[in-house]
Amino acid sequence: MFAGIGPFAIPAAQKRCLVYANDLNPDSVRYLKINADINKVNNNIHAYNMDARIFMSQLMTVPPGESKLVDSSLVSSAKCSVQENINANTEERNSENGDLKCVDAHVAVKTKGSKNKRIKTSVSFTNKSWEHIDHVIMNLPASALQFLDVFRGLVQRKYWKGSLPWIHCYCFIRANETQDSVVSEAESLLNAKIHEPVFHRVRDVAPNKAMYCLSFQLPEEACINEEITNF
Ligand SMILES: C[S@@+](CC[C@H](N)C(=O)[O-])C[C@H]1O[C@@H](n2cnc3c(N)ncnc32)[C@H](O)[C@@H]1O
Repeated sequence: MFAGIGPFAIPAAQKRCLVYANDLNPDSVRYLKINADINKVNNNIHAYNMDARIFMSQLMTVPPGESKLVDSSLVSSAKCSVQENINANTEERNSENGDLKCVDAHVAVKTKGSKNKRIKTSVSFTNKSWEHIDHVIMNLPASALQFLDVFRGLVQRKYWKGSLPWIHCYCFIRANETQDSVVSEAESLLNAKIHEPVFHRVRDVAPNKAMYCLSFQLPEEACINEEITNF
Protein backbone atom coordinates (compact mmCIF):
# COMPACT_ATOMS: atom_id res chain seq x y z
CA MET A 1 0.00 0.00 0.00
CA PHE A 2 2.97 2.35 0.72
CA ALA A 3 5.58 0.70 -1.48
CA GLY A 4 8.05 3.57 -1.76
CA ILE A 5 10.79 2.64 -4.21
CA GLY A 6 10.23 -1.06 -3.61
CA PRO A 7 12.31 -2.45 -0.71
CA PHE A 8 9.56 -5.02 -0.10
CA ALA A 9 8.01 -5.18 -3.55
CA ILE A 10 11.24 -6.01 -5.43
CA PRO A 11 12.37 -8.90 -3.16
CA ALA A 12 8.84 -10.33 -3.20
CA ALA A 13 8.79 -10.18 -7.00
CA GLN A 14 12.22 -11.83 -7.05
CA LYS A 15 10.58 -14.69 -5.15
CA ARG A 16 8.06 -14.88 -8.00
CA CYS A 17 5.20 -13.23 -6.17
CA LEU A 18 2.88 -11.14 -8.29
CA VAL A 19 3.06 -7.73 -6.63
CA TYR A 20 0.63 -4.82 -6.82
CA ALA A 21 2.74 -1.94 -5.52
CA ASN A 22 1.34 1.50 -4.77
CA ASP A 23 2.66 4.81 -3.50
CA LEU A 24 1.18 8.28 -3.40
CA ASN A 25 4.47 9.90 -4.34
CA PRO A 26 4.97 9.89 -8.12
CA ASP A 27 8.75 10.04 -7.75
CA SER A 28 8.68 6.90 -5.59
CA VAL A 29 6.66 5.08 -8.22
CA ARG A 30 9.03 6.24 -10.94
CA TYR A 31 12.04 4.82 -9.09
CA LEU A 32 10.10 1.71 -8.13
CA LYS A 33 9.66 1.03 -11.83
CA ILE A 34 13.31 1.77 -12.54
CA ASN A 35 14.30 -0.63 -9.74
CA ALA A 36 11.95 -3.26 -11.12
CA ASP A 37 13.62 -2.85 -14.52
CA ILE A 38 17.15 -3.07 -13.11
CA ASN A 39 16.23 -6.20 -11.16
CA LYS A 40 14.40 -7.69 -14.14
CA VAL A 41 11.16 -8.21 -12.24
CA ASN A 42 8.96 -5.73 -14.10
CA ASN A 43 6.69 -8.53 -15.30
CA ASN A 44 5.84 -9.35 -11.70
CA ILE A 45 5.25 -5.84 -10.41
CA HIS A 46 2.28 -3.68 -11.26
CA ALA A 47 2.81 -0.15 -10.03
CA TYR A 48 0.14 2.31 -9.00
CA ASN A 49 0.29 5.96 -8.00
CA MET A 50 -2.68 6.79 -5.83
CA ASP A 51 -3.87 7.09 -2.26
CA ALA A 52 -3.54 3.75 -0.46
CA ARG A 53 -7.24 3.56 0.47
CA ILE A 54 -8.37 4.16 -3.09
CA PHE A 55 -5.79 1.67 -4.32
CA MET A 56 -7.02 -1.12 -2.03
CA SER A 57 -10.67 -0.37 -2.73
CA GLN A 58 -10.18 -0.45 -6.48
CA LEU A 59 -7.99 -3.53 -6.38
CA MET A 60 -10.69 -5.42 -4.49
CA THR A 61 -13.78 -4.17 -6.29
CA VAL A 62 -15.53 -6.89 -8.23
CA PRO A 63 -16.14 -5.54 -11.76
CA PRO A 64 -19.87 -5.33 -12.67
CA GLY A 65 -19.54 -8.03 -15.37
CA GLU A 66 -18.11 -10.46 -12.82
CA SER A 67 -20.69 -9.78 -10.12
CA LYS A 68 -23.51 -11.08 -12.36
CA LEU A 69 -21.92 -14.51 -12.60
CA VAL A 70 -23.63 -17.15 -10.52
CA ASP A 71 -20.76 -19.23 -9.20
CA SER A 72 -17.06 -18.99 -8.62
CA SER A 73 -16.14 -21.49 -11.33
CA LEU A 74 -17.79 -19.20 -13.86
CA VAL A 75 -16.06 -16.23 -12.31
CA SER A 76 -12.66 -17.83 -12.77
CA SER A 77 -13.25 -18.59 -16.44
CA ALA A 78 -14.54 -15.15 -17.29
CA LYS A 79 -12.19 -12.69 -18.95
CA CYS A 80 -10.97 -9.85 -16.79
CA SER A 81 -13.01 -6.83 -17.73
CA VAL A 82 -10.13 -4.50 -16.95
CA GLN A 83 -7.90 -6.45 -19.30
CA GLU A 84 -10.48 -6.06 -22.03
CA ASN A 85 -10.21 -2.32 -21.72
CA ILE A 86 -6.57 -2.29 -22.79
CA ASN A 87 -6.35 -2.30 -26.55
CA ALA A 88 -3.29 -0.18 -27.17
CA ASN A 89 0.01 -0.42 -25.36
CA THR A 90 0.27 3.15 -24.22
CA GLU A 91 -3.34 4.17 -24.29
CA GLU A 92 -4.90 5.05 -21.01
CA ARG A 93 -8.37 3.66 -20.35
CA ASN A 94 -10.76 3.75 -17.50
CA SER A 95 -11.77 0.38 -16.11
CA GLU A 96 -15.45 -0.56 -16.00
CA ASN A 97 -15.47 -0.64 -12.24
CA GLY A 98 -14.17 2.83 -11.58
CA ASP A 99 -11.33 5.08 -12.51
CA LEU A 100 -8.36 2.75 -12.18
CA LYS A 101 -6.17 3.73 -15.10
CA CYS A 102 -4.57 1.06 -17.26
CA VAL A 103 -1.55 1.31 -19.50
CA ASP A 104 0.92 -1.25 -20.76
CA ALA A 105 2.88 -2.86 -17.94
CA HIS A 106 6.24 -1.72 -19.26
CA VAL A 107 5.39 1.88 -20.01
CA ALA A 108 5.69 4.61 -17.44
CA VAL A 109 4.53 7.87 -18.92
CA LYS A 110 4.48 11.14 -17.08
CA THR A 111 1.32 13.19 -17.34
CA LYS A 112 1.62 16.53 -19.11
CA GLY A 113 2.63 19.51 -17.06
CA SER A 114 4.80 19.85 -14.01
CA LYS A 115 7.39 17.27 -13.00
CA ASN A 116 5.64 16.33 -9.81
CA LYS A 117 2.27 15.38 -11.25
CA ARG A 118 0.93 11.86 -10.84
CA ILE A 119 2.40 9.45 -13.31
CA LYS A 120 0.32 7.04 -15.29
CA THR A 121 1.04 3.74 -13.65
CA SER A 122 1.06 0.28 -15.05
CA VAL A 123 -1.70 -2.24 -14.67
CA SER A 124 -1.94 -5.53 -16.46
CA PHE A 125 -4.24 -7.85 -14.59
CA THR A 126 -3.22 -11.43 -15.02
CA ASN A 127 -4.85 -12.36 -11.73
CA LYS A 128 -8.13 -11.24 -10.24
CA SER A 129 -7.18 -9.47 -7.08
CA TRP A 130 -10.75 -9.50 -5.76
CA GLU A 131 -10.62 -13.31 -5.76
CA HIS A 132 -7.42 -13.74 -3.85
CA ILE A 133 -4.39 -11.97 -2.48
CA ASP A 134 -2.05 -13.52 0.10
CA HIS A 135 -0.42 -10.60 1.87
CA VAL A 136 -0.88 -6.86 2.30
CA ILE A 137 2.26 -5.00 3.37
CA MET A 138 1.77 -1.67 5.13
CA ASN A 139 5.38 -0.77 5.82
CA LEU A 140 4.88 2.75 7.21
CA PRO A 141 4.10 5.70 7.21
CA ALA A 142 3.66 6.05 10.98
CA SER A 143 -0.06 6.50 10.35
CA ALA A 144 -0.33 3.12 8.54
CA LEU A 145 -2.51 1.71 11.33
CA GLN A 146 -5.15 4.36 10.60
CA PHE A 147 -5.56 2.93 7.10
CA LEU A 148 -6.88 -0.40 8.43
CA ASP A 149 -10.43 0.90 8.10
CA VAL A 150 -10.14 0.28 4.36
CA PHE A 151 -10.44 -3.47 5.04
CA ARG A 152 -13.86 -3.13 6.63
CA GLY A 153 -16.23 -4.75 4.13
CA LEU A 154 -13.50 -4.83 1.48
CA VAL A 155 -13.53 -8.55 0.70
CA GLN A 156 -16.68 -10.00 -0.83
CA ARG A 157 -16.52 -13.52 0.55
CA LYS A 158 -18.60 -15.11 -2.20
CA TYR A 159 -15.93 -14.25 -4.81
CA TRP A 160 -12.95 -14.94 -2.57
CA LYS A 161 -10.98 -18.14 -3.09
CA GLY A 162 -8.98 -19.77 -0.36
CA SER A 163 -7.79 -18.26 2.88
CA LEU A 164 -8.15 -14.60 3.77
CA PRO A 165 -5.11 -12.33 3.36
CA TRP A 166 -2.50 -11.64 6.02
CA ILE A 167 -2.13 -7.97 6.83
CA HIS A 168 1.30 -6.73 7.97
CA CYS A 169 1.00 -3.27 9.45
CA TYR A 170 3.97 -1.35 10.86
CA CYS A 171 3.51 0.84 13.89
CA PHE A 172 5.41 2.50 16.72
CA ILE A 173 4.85 1.65 20.37
CA ARG A 174 6.09 3.88 23.19
CA ALA A 175 7.14 2.57 26.61
CA ASN A 176 3.85 3.76 28.13
CA GLU A 177 1.76 2.01 25.45
CA THR A 178 0.97 -1.68 25.06
CA GLN A 179 0.54 -4.11 22.21
CA ASP A 180 -3.02 -4.68 23.45
CA SER A 181 -3.85 -1.01 22.90
CA VAL A 182 -2.60 -1.27 19.31
CA VAL A 183 -4.73 -4.37 18.71
CA SER A 184 -7.78 -2.61 20.21
CA GLU A 185 -7.29 0.34 17.89
CA ALA A 186 -6.88 -1.99 14.90
CA GLU A 187 -10.03 -3.90 15.88
CA SER A 188 -12.09 -0.76 16.16
CA LEU A 189 -10.87 0.38 12.73
CA LEU A 190 -11.75 -3.03 11.25
CA ASN A 191 -14.91 -3.33 13.30
CA ALA A 192 -13.92 -6.95 13.89
CA LYS A 193 -11.98 -8.99 16.42
CA ILE A 194 -8.43 -9.91 15.43
CA HIS A 195 -7.62 -13.53 16.19
CA GLU A 196 -4.06 -14.36 17.22
CA PRO A 197 -2.27 -11.08 16.40
CA VAL A 198 1.49 -11.44 16.00
CA PHE A 199 3.92 -8.65 16.90
CA HIS A 200 7.39 -8.62 15.43
CA ARG A 201 9.78 -6.10 17.00
CA VAL A 202 11.53 -4.49 14.04
CA ARG A 203 13.92 -2.11 15.86
CA ASP A 204 14.20 0.51 18.53
CA VAL A 205 13.89 4.01 17.14
CA ALA A 206 14.35 5.91 20.43
CA PRO A 207 15.05 5.00 24.09
CA ASN A 208 11.32 4.74 24.76
CA LYS A 209 9.94 3.87 21.37
CA ALA A 210 10.16 0.79 19.16
CA MET A 211 8.94 -0.05 15.68
CA TYR A 212 6.78 -3.17 15.41
CA CYS A 213 5.05 -5.05 12.66
CA LEU A 214 1.58 -6.26 13.62
CA SER A 215 0.54 -9.25 11.49
CA PHE A 216 -2.88 -10.85 11.48
CA GLN A 217 -5.19 -12.69 9.15
CA LEU A 218 -8.10 -10.55 8.00
CA PRO A 219 -11.01 -11.61 10.23
CA GLU A 220 -14.05 -13.19 8.60
CA GLU A 221 -16.25 -10.61 10.34
CA ALA A 222 -14.52 -7.84 8.38
CA CYS A 223 -15.76 -9.32 5.09
CA ILE A 224 -19.04 -8.94 3.24
CA ASN A 225 -20.89 -12.24 3.38
CA GLU A 226 -23.80 -11.82 0.99
CA GLU A 227 -25.22 -14.83 -0.82
CA ILE A 228 -24.69 -15.12 -4.56
CA THR A 229 -27.71 -13.91 -6.50
CA ASN A 230 -28.97 -16.27 -9.21
CA PHE A 231 -29.87 -14.58 -12.48
C1 LIG B 1 8.36 5.97 5.31
S1 LIG B 1 7.97 5.68 3.62
C2 LIG B 1 8.12 3.92 3.50
C3 LIG B 1 8.28 3.50 2.09
C4 LIG B 1 8.57 2.01 1.94
N1 LIG B 1 7.52 1.20 2.50
C5 LIG B 1 9.92 1.68 2.51
O1 LIG B 1 9.99 0.87 3.43
O2 LIG B 1 10.92 2.22 2.02
C6 LIG B 1 6.21 5.93 3.60
C7 LIG B 1 5.67 5.92 2.18
O3 LIG B 1 4.25 6.02 2.28
C8 LIG B 1 3.82 6.83 1.21
N2 LIG B 1 2.48 7.34 1.57
C9 LIG B 1 2.17 8.20 2.56
N3 LIG B 1 0.85 8.41 2.59
C10 LIG B 1 0.29 7.67 1.60
C11 LIG B 1 -1.03 7.43 1.14
N4 LIG B 1 -2.09 8.04 1.69
N5 LIG B 1 -1.21 6.57 0.12
C12 LIG B 1 -0.16 5.94 -0.45
N6 LIG B 1 1.13 6.13 -0.07
C13 LIG B 1 1.35 6.97 0.94
C14 LIG B 1 4.88 7.89 1.07
O4 LIG B 1 4.86 8.49 -0.21
C15 LIG B 1 6.14 7.08 1.33
O5 LIG B 1 6.70 6.57 0.15
